[in-house]
Amino acid sequence: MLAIGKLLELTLAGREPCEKVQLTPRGVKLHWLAEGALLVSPPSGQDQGVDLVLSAGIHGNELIPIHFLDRLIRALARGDVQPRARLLLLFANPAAMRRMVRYIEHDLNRLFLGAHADVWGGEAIRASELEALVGGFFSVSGRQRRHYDLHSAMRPSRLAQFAICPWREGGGAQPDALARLHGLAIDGVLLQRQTSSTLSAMTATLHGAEAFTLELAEGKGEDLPPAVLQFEQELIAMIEGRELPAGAEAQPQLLSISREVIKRSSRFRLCLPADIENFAPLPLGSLLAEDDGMRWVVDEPDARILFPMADVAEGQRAALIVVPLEQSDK
Ligand SMILES: O=C(O)CCC(=O)N[C@@H](CCC(=O)O)C(=O)O
Ligand SMILES: [Zn+2]
Repeated sequence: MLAIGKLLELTLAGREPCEKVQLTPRGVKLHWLAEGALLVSPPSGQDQGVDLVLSAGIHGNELIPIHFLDRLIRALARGDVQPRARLLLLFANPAAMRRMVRYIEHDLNRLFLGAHADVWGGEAIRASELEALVGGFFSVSGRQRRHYDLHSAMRPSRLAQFAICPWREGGGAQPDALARLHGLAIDGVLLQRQTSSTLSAMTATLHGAEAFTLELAEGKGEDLPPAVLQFEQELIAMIEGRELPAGAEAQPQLLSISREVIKRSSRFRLCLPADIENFAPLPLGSLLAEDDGMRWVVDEPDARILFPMADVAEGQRAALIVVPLEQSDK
């Protein structure tokens, strides 16, 4: 295997490869661009016109996506995967990955679209570096731009794998993008209703990419869970240009965010069982959270909980209340 194929090892060790550009025996070019950043180019004549960014490790404690991207990079370097798309592969937050923590100073996935200018530290610098890497990659016109930012949720989920579609001016997810997600074994898509400063919001907004945050199924240890293995198989088919054209009728379940619960003080408390699953139903009229005299009571019929996390910084999201969407509400 080519040395660049060990990108995860190099990144965790803070090392550069001896040769920054390497070619596989079948002519695929692997180009190390910066810490944790690899550009993969198919041989001329085999490129089908798709530019795909895959990022993992923006949260250093989400190990499934990091392991997933490592497997893909090794397979590309061995020549087991023969791409027909250009790829930008990113281990997004090496410092947090080394310590296996969500972030060091600031949640990197809140620092894009200019937000990094308001804070100091390693993650602010990395956000600006990632913006530049992605900007360079997506600078070629006339190509299809896609981005999947890979995460794994901190708790079990009633929808094994789901996507978050960032809000952007002029419309949400297109039917063919949703059908593609369905083909990738994604069970549900949460449509954002307002702007955010995540990595996928940045690639969607600045570069018009078909961009989603993907929450892969959680698992234990090194073994990838079956749903992630299915995602891997389908994603490799996309990378190799073997993807089946998906019918627009094949769509994941759509949901939308009804309310964001923002932690305001150290007295914030979530009134939920610690082991509650993502998308578990919230009884109408029940108390969801309280904080310094403020109370969040569930008043949405058919509400579900997503990403409950009391241990976040003040001012940050501590939970989402989401509701299923009728296809006609899109
Ligand atoms: O499991 C959790 O509580 C957090 C999972 C996670 O990191 N989710 C992403 C979602 C990003 C988005 O809204 O597109 C995040 O919080 O950054
Ligand atoms: Zn995450």
